[in-house]
Amino acid sequence: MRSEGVCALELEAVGKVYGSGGGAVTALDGVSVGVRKGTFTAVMGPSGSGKSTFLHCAAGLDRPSSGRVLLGTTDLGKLREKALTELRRTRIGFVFQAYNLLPSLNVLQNITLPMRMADRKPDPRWLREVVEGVGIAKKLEHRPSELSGGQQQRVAIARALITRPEVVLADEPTGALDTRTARQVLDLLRGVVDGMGQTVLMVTHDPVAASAAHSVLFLADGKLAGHLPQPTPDRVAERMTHLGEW
Ligand SMILES: Nc1ncnc2c1ncn2[C@@H]1O[C@H](COP(=O)(O)OP(=O)(O)OP(=O)(O)O)[C@@H](O)[C@H]1O
Repeated sequence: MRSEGVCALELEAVGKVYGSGGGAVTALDGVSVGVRKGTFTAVMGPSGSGKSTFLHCAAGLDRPSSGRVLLGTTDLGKLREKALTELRRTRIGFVFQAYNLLPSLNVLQNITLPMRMADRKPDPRWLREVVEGVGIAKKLEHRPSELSGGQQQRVAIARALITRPEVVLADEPTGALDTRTARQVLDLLRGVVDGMGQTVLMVTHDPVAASAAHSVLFLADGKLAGHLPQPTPDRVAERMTHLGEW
């Protein structure tokens, strides 16, 4: 799928083959996707359909075997490891299922860590907007262990936003949360897009989570198998049923 408007991220005919010879596995097979700026996109598909590989290629964590990944106008395939690491640190935000906060740092230190690693100082106004936007302003001195799962994920989202990344990549961000807390985190991610103008790409197994996005991309056997705008949980679940086991 190619979208109109300016893309934050583009995958052009991306293929990924793991291994070689008889044991080779084609994880992605010619996937082309344009993620427009200011949109919230969910990626779904049966187990083994290539979702993680898709996210890893989009993030520059894995190099495609064929095709190109563009962040803005930067072709990730042209970058050496060091430049790719720098790009991930400064131009992409990451949110994981397991939060991945550093237990010895307080909330404020965790949020600002990507800036310190890039040897940059956070803009105080953006920092305030981010901590207030995710609703964690009163917890800045706390350690992650003193927070609930939902609060820890809010901190992780703030950390992902602090560098004003061009895209936030989220891998099952609500996978470890109860239904109600998951809803709040999804509403927050949607707000980050609709209210703050950020771009979010989220891999999920959950039709309810996917329905928080503006649109859903479906993968099956490493190929793009559909696109659903204005998703509802029922319509997402129905599409998934047609894609087989999940
Ligand atoms: N490092 C690797 N080496 C070999 N094969 C791999 C590797 N990573 C993934 N694969 C294979 O590539 C295919 C796609 O895997 P991927 O993890 O991207 O799927 P997924 O949709 O994220 O699955 P799940 O929902 O179960 O996490 C699978 O067949 C998997 O076994």
